[in-house]
Amino acid sequence: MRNVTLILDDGSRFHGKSFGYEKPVAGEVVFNTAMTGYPESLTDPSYAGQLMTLTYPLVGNYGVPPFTFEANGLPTFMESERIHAEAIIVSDYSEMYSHWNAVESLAEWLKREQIPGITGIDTRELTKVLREHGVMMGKIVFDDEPENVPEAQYAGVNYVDKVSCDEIVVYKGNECCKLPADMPKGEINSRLASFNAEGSKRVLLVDCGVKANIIRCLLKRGVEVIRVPWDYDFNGIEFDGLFISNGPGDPDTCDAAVQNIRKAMENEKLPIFGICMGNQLLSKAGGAKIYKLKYGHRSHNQPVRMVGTERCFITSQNHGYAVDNNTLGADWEPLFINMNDGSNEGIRHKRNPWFSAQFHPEAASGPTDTEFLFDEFVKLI
Ligand SMILES: NC(=O)CC[C@H](N)C(=O)O
Repeated sequence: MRNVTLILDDGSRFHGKSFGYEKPVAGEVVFNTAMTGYPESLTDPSYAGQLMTLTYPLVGNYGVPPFTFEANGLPTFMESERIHAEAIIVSDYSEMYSHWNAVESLAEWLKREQIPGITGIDTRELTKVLREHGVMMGKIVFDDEPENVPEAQYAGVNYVDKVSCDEIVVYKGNECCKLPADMPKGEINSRLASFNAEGSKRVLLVDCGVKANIIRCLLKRGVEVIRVPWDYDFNGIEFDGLFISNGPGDPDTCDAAVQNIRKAMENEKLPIFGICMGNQLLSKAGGAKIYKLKYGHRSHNQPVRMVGTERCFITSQNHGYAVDNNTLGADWEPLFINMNDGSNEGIRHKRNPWFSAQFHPEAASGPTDTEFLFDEFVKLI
């Protein structure tokens, strides 16, 4: 195992060993305090551009599930087709693994996908540094190649554009069909009508880097899902509900999506639901502002209170930006508030069927306590 050093932007250094693909890498260093879920987190497109630190010390001991796909093209166990995090940083990589569904080790998977993994890092100390200083950029450098220092930028980069789909994908149960994004809208509507002869309700999903379990959660509720690229102008396509997905990076780089959402809002009866980046883009479409948290929420145990009630839900989260509650327009109100730091965890419109969550009701991984939000959305359609 080659020696590596993680160098943070404030000069802090952490020494460890490489267990994944051997390549120096740079990115935003974030921490996740969940105890499980590395296959789902690594394949969550929202981690693009980030070096993922896990505070739970033992990682790798349940191996990696197979990369199989369902007939509709969705991965069976993963959240997308590949790893999106730039690297994984752990305290104690477990070379032995055991799980009924494991087919390879984490090290084998990382090497196959050319993603660095480093172990022997005091990830709790690293997390304390990030919490004191705030989130930082960092580099993983191989000690025997000190001149080979990677560069990267996170702020202002449109990561959504790198991970969104580039054609239209229509899912219905276990079937799927693909249409080119430049097909005339009239032709798309007639193709959609023949694909959906029984007339199930249709959700148009703006793909900012959608996690597969969001699509599974919608399909499980009997709706058809029309997945379109993040900046696709979907106005003119026939659908019954609008969904805005999670996604990586800075929401302020996604103005094309905000414009399209605003146009869709001209129909006050159209149900709209957003998750994570979707909460941020819906808020922006409603006129609110976004800011960057000192350090993000990434774990399985983020407590959120539903505004107007004493109900608290334990949620799965992965975000670094947040909606500024003070900038919500008069027609909007916070729907959930984070019990740890008081930040916004969702919004709703006071009259129209428009709402969103900053956390992940689809979990994958994490608690499923808030999956009912999908039921609420489908009921509105
Ligand atoms: N998971 C997400 O959709 C994250 C949204 C956004 N990229 C953030 O970090 O806040």
